[in-house]
Amino acid sequence: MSASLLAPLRTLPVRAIGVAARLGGSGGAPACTGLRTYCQRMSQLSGLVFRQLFEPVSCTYTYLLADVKTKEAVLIDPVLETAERDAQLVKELGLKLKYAANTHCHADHITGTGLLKKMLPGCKSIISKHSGAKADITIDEGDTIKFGKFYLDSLSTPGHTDGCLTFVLNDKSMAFTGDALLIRGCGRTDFQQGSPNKLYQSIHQKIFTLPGECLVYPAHDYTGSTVSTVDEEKRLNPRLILKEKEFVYVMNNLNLPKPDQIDFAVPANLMCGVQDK
Ligand SMILES: N[C@@H](CCC(=O)N[C@@H](CSS)C(=O)NCC(=O)O)C(=O)O
Ligand SMILES: [Fe+2]
Repeated sequence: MSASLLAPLRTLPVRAIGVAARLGGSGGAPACTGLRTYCQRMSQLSGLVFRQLFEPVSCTYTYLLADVKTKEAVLIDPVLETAERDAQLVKELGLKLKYAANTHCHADHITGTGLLKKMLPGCKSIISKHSGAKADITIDEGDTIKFGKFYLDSLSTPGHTDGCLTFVLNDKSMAFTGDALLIRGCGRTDFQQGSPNKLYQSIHQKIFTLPGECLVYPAHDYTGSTVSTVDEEKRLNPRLILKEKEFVYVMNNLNLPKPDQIDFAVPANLMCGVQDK
């Protein structure tokens, strides 16, 4: 690492590099705050049901989207421990869960897709074909997930893992970025085929070329943020405002402890989670 490359990093706010260490947790309980911020705005698409749900141990966001009229619904990134809550909400709202989709093969928690399929027959699991994981449907860039009059477009955004997908709502008002782009952060790149160069390109070429007002909904947040926008992250994300070389240096020097559940979560997620809790 040359001194000239380090110099600009030293002038960045503490968050630029320090957030990384904080997000990693201590190897014990994740460094997850109970505080959450709100956003006044949401997609203006009429007839769209939208819920952001939270699982506090892995600090995972699960998203429920549905068509009010047809009742067809999709869950993005459900977690095993909260699958019953999600199934109950689907039932309470009178929805039919068509798909349970994962943005990638998660390393920090077991997906809820297996259990949801059992609890809500008819529900099909979805994951990227580049994830190496089993699911009812494996998809790739350009494939769409349809629910009623809406659909999610799949963008391939590798770098955190090879099989990372970002799901973009049909009017481009919302993007579900998984662990590729987090709010003021991004997914780590030190395991599961991680590559900082790939991640940088994925974010700059695929996510940052979406409309500036597009709402960014990540798979995790450890600090209390709930939503951002493409414009906001382009301006304020301390890692993504760096040049690619600086980004690579930061990502290669995060020295994060491995996620507590990685040794059993990854094998389980490669099999679409588990059917029993
Ligand atoms: N301490 C947590 C794991 C935290 C962590 O590693 N998060 C991942 C997303 S889950 S694969 C990540 O990419 N974080 C980005 C960062 O900069 O920290 C646990 O034990 O579960
Ligand atoms: Fe991940």
